[in-house]
Amino acid sequence: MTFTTKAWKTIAPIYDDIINMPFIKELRNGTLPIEKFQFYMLQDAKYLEHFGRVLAVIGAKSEDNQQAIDFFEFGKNALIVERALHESYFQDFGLAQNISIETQPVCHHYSHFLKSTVTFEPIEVALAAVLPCFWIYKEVGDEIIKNQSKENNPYQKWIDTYSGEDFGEGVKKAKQYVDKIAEETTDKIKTQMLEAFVKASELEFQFWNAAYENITWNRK
Ligand SMILES: Cc1ncc(CN)c(N)n1
Repeated sequence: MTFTTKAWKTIAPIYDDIINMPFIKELRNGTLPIEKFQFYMLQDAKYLEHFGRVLAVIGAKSEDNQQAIDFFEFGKNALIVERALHESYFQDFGLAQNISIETQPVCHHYSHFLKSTVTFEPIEVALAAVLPCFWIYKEVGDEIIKNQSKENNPYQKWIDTYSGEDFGEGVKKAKQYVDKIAEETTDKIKTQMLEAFVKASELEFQFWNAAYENITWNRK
């Protein structure tokens, strides 16, 4: 069994919770309250600044030149393509582009989990840690497109981005790199890869949940 097949089976309960969580259901129906989507978009803008850099570091640490080029490109896309999506929503919501955003707990944890993994763990583990950021978004985008009930969904641009072919091509490549590197590594590192994949998947759930439940540093 390939690493990615095993990894997806392992996170099946988490993915199921993602698909059934209120944030995703309401995003699909177009009924998600705008302030919850704004919370998500603002935190995600912060997240992508870190994520883009994590991908670039994976590129820099890649022995294979093609893998390096692809990860530089993924990093660039996180900062350019996904940021453009955010900017268009900022415009739609009348938010200033340059407002200062405080990074809230889950975004803080997820960003720093990825940054510490890419810095202190073997590259195989870093590759596994970033894969849910690609793969879960693609699956969620596809699932929404298949089961969409509402025309004129205000979140259609988001849905189209992540169910789109361009994003899908990147996901396919990232999965191939992870499987190849897993085949060439030790059992010990494969176990660490799986742990990182599961943790990042859990954090994808928590990221949307934080937006829905308004989880902030506020102690009240
Ligand atoms: C938290 C998160 N995870 C993944 C993605 C998709 N790159 C994203 N935009 N935000």
